[in-house]
Amino acid sequence: MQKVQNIVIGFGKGGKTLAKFLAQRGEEVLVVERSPQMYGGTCINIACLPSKRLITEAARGTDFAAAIQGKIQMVNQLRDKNYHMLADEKTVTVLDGIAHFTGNHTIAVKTASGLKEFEGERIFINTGATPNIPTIPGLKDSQNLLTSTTAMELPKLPKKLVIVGAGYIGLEFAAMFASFGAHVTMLDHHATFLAREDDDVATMVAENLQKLGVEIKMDVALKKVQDQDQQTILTYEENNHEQTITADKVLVPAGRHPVTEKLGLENTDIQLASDGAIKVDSHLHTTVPNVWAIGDVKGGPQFTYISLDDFRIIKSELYGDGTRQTTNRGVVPTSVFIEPPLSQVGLTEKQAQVAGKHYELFKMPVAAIPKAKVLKDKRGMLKMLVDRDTKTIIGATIYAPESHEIINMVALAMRAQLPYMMLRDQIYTHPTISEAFNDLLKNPVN
Ligand SMILES: Cc1cc2nc3c(=O)[nH]c(=O)nc-3n(C[C@H](O)[C@H](O)[C@H](O)COP(=O)(O)OP(=O)(O)OC[C@H]3O[C@@H](n4cnc5c(N)ncnc54)[C@H](O)[C@@H]3O)c2cc1C
Ligand SMILES: NC(=O)c1ccc[n+]([C@@H]2O[C@H](COP(=O)([O-])OP(=O)(O)OC[C@H]3O[C@@H](n4cnc5c(N)ncnc54)[C@H](O)[C@@H]3O)[C@@H](O)[C@H]2O)c1
Repeated sequence: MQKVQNIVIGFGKGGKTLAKFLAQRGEEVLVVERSPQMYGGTCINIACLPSKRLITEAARGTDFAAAIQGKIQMVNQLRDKNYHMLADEKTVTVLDGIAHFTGNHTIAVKTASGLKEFEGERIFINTGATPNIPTIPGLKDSQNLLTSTTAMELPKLPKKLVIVGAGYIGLEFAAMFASFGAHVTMLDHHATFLAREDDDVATMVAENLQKLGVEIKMDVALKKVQDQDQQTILTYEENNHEQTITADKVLVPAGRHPVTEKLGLENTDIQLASDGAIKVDSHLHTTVPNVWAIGDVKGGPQFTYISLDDFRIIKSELYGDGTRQTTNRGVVPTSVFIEPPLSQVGLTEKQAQVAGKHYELFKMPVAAIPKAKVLKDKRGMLKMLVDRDTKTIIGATIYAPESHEIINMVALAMRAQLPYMMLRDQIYTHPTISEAFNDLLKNPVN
């Protein structure tokens, strides 16, 4: 059995960044990745970057098949760059194979040339997450079932697409496929559309999706799925009535669960949390010393930038003062990449009310921003909540063009605990969406 200083299982965002960091300090690192098609991990190959590329192409009116070809080229380049970023380091070995634990600090890797065994001084688990497919009769075996991965590999645009799940992927793919010209219906078992958001925002997002041709059916229970000829019939219950809908393809973005199956955890003292994720403390330690878990596999918010932040926490422990933890990440902004993008940080108005916060609410429509006229896109609104006593920002929802950029400025202001007047009185370039803060923050509406 070969002894290695560091083993990273899975070529994910946090793991690859950590591998590079350790290698640049002369440490030996073995990175095990189960598929050469996944060098660089989920984000660059099958998630964030390809989906945002297709969303951009759809908005530009590019033909679907051409957009898919362009996406494939982009991903190939990114994957190659990611592979070399690690493989070209003197002290890094990228090994193709499926890793599983044989003991607390030992792994076996199934490779094309047989089983290879390693003992790691430190082991980092970065195996990501995989789609949930609800156990609905006929769904798993449908010839027309798509995951977000296979939806981005289709040779031609489906005419009728049904999407089961109106969460992040559901929304982004609904808008994208509708913009490419598909007829899209979203089915979700949750009673409320965008339940986390304020009602005014959720209503506006729903209206804009509907204008794009997306049908949204909430509070429905999918009962069965049957293939008929080339198509698929979905039977669901809505208001106690059984309904059917026919689809050419059925995309199922119903959440993603951590990849822990077949990892051999039963051979270790690594415990799982109740949600099936690897149990970690605030330093990302598993229940076995010198074994950490990074990214989606450890549960919590599933974002590439969280996996990257996990790297910072481990770096802080190994080469810093050890103060970084999951508990001091600070505010974590989010963006749903629809048109216009929906971005959020801190509390919504609804959450602030539940928490009993004393806040001032600032609100304005995108239509009042000069840049909106330039962009010929007046859809959306901006909301910001400020603590009445401290005058610091406690939350913002920006449903506006370029919100995925300016939300980061709000997050920074929150992190630095700046008084909101700094954003209000800042000199902004013109015409921009960010200059809307000059007007937004003049007068509270409550
Ligand atoms: C369609 C889609 C769009 C998304 N869009 C965004 C977005 O816009 N912004 C955002 O921040 N997040 C987005 N996400 C979420 C984001 O992709 C994930 O949170 C992130 O990629 C998780 O990274 P990770 O570090 O946990 O590991 P991953 O990048 O998932 O890497 C895990 C790796 O481990 C490998 N692996 C698994 N098991 C083994 C094993 N036993 N042996 C060896 N290798 C193994 C896998 O092949 C994989 O390469 C999106 C997700 C999806 C599905
Ligand atoms: N822009 C981004 O940052 C981005 C984009 C895409 C994905 N992601 C990440 O990927 C994760 C996974 O995305 P997702 O969209 O699969 O999950 P999600 O949790 O965002 O949404 C899942 C949706 O499926 C619904 N659902 C679950 N089971 C169902 C059933 N049986 N019938 C009908 N509806 C059902 C849920 O009510 C929910 O609305 C997200 O949580 C997010 O962290 C991020």
